[in-house]
Amino acid sequence: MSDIFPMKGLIVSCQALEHEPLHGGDTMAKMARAAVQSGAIGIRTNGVPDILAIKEEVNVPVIGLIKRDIPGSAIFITPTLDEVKAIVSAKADIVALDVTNREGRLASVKPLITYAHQMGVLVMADISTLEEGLAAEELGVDFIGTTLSGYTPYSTQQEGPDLVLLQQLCEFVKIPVVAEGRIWTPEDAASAKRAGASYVVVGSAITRPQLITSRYVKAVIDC
Ligand SMILES: CC(=O)N[C@H](C=O)[C@@H](O)[C@H](O)[C@H](O)COP(=O)(O)O
Repeated sequence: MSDIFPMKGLIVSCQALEHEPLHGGDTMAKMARAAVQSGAIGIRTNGVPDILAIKEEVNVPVIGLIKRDIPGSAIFITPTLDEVKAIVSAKADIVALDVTNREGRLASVKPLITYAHQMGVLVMADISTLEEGLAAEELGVDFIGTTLSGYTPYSTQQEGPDLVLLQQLCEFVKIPVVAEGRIWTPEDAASAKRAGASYVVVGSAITRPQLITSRYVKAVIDC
């Protein structure tokens, strides 16, 4: 089922939360158009308005997620069935959700995966360790992404992409592995591909100008 992408390649994450300068309007749709114009084979995006706008704007598969803060919980990427239903209704092609080992999630997330599949929508598991990746495959997801490595307290904390986790996943799971998280340069992206990733997701380095600018500002100040 996961041959939804005609080839391996780059997926651009187009996300701007409410507190970010590019939030709202058709900005993320335009970002998506620019990405696809330059060869991106897919788009990852947050929230129903941006999923709808991007589906309208481009003709590549869209990975949809909904970030929601639930008081007392650390799980924020598509935490409940309500978000899965909203993403499916917005006609995303793939639902991305947290499949980490926090708060009993590995034991409770199966109905979210089953619902998406019953609706004909694929599932990408955002994980942070090899164990979570193996558990996600057992749970029947279609893609595994290294998205949350560095964002759970027990996973590897580092500035760059987690290529070690990526390599391990590529060795031990049979479904496509997505490299995601802190891929800042074309060289990072190439390393991720060489490590075995089927798809490479780049977000902030392409679509968060405030973070890109601060890297340049720091470079100029530090030199
Ligand atoms: C941890 C988390 O919340 N990650 C989110 C997941 O969708 C996004 O904020 C990231 O931008 C995305 O994963 C792409 O990663 P990067 O922006 O590092 O290329």
